[in-house]
Amino acid sequence: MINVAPEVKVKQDAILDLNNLPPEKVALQINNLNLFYGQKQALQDISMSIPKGQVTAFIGPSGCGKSTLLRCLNRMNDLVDSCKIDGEINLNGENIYNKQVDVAQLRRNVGMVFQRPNPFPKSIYENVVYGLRIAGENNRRVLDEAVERSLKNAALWDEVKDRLHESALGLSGGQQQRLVIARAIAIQPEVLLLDEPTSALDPISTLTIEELINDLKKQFTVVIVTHNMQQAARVSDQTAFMYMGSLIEYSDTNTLFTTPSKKKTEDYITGRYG
Ligand SMILES: Nc1ncnc2c1ncn2[C@@H]1O[C@H](COP(=O)(O)OP(=O)(O)OP(=O)(O)O)[C@@H](O)[C@H]1O
Repeated sequence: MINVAPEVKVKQDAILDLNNLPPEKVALQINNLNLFYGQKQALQDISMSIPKGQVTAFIGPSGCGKSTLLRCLNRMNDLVDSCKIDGEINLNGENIYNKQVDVAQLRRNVGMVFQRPNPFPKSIYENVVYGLRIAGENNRRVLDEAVERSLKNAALWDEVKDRLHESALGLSGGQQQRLVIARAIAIQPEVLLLDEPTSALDPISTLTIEELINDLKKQFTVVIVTHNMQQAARVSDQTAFMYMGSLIEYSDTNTLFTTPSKKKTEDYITGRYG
């Protein structure tokens, strides 16, 4: 057994065979994905299945391609001019890179939360219903229900229920990040992408978000990028270790942190580099 940092508390959930997931258990299937920024190749032939209703973490040293891979999952890299992609990512049996895919609809279905909380300068209520209003929903009762449900799911309701019409900018950083999560889940996505969601937060807010992630997987598939190995070990069911644009090892979190099969993974999790 590898001697990982003592505070790493690995999870013991049921282990999936990630190489042979039945199609109904796959949320996203990545096949032979290569990505270039100009001449520079940032992702090299990545293939992996991301299971439904679970938390999958991407870890690895700075610059290894974690955020790039995450952003491929809802085509955020389309916004980068120099970016070229080949390979495929299937969601519900359709390659999200097909020409006919409606990218706005894809991003509603595969929501994203960034490192720094980014609430809009609007009320708490209007932040949560933002996506619903864009989709044309204006029925007060429907919106009220969505606000309560989403804020409860984001573990924020009790703290804000008496100030829903006050500015979201008056919330603390940790509350703002939970509000942004509520905004993302209000439109009922299938997948939630979290790009270092706690790196700008204090330890207590971080813990609250980690507990929330554990609840969110009951309703959504969650994919998280984190710099923090302890966090990956605490929140994820499976972990992908990346190095210089390649997927080195991908397995259930317990195995990856206790008996990794690759030397590079072992070196990383024991702190020899990164
Ligand atoms: N918009 C961009 N244009 C050009 N190169 C980019 C762009 N975004 C990322 N890169 C490069 O692609 C590589 C992977 O970057 P990425 O941000 O995905 O890594 P990361 O593992 O998430 O790193 P970190 O942990 O530091 O956030 C890096 O070499 C980075 O410099």
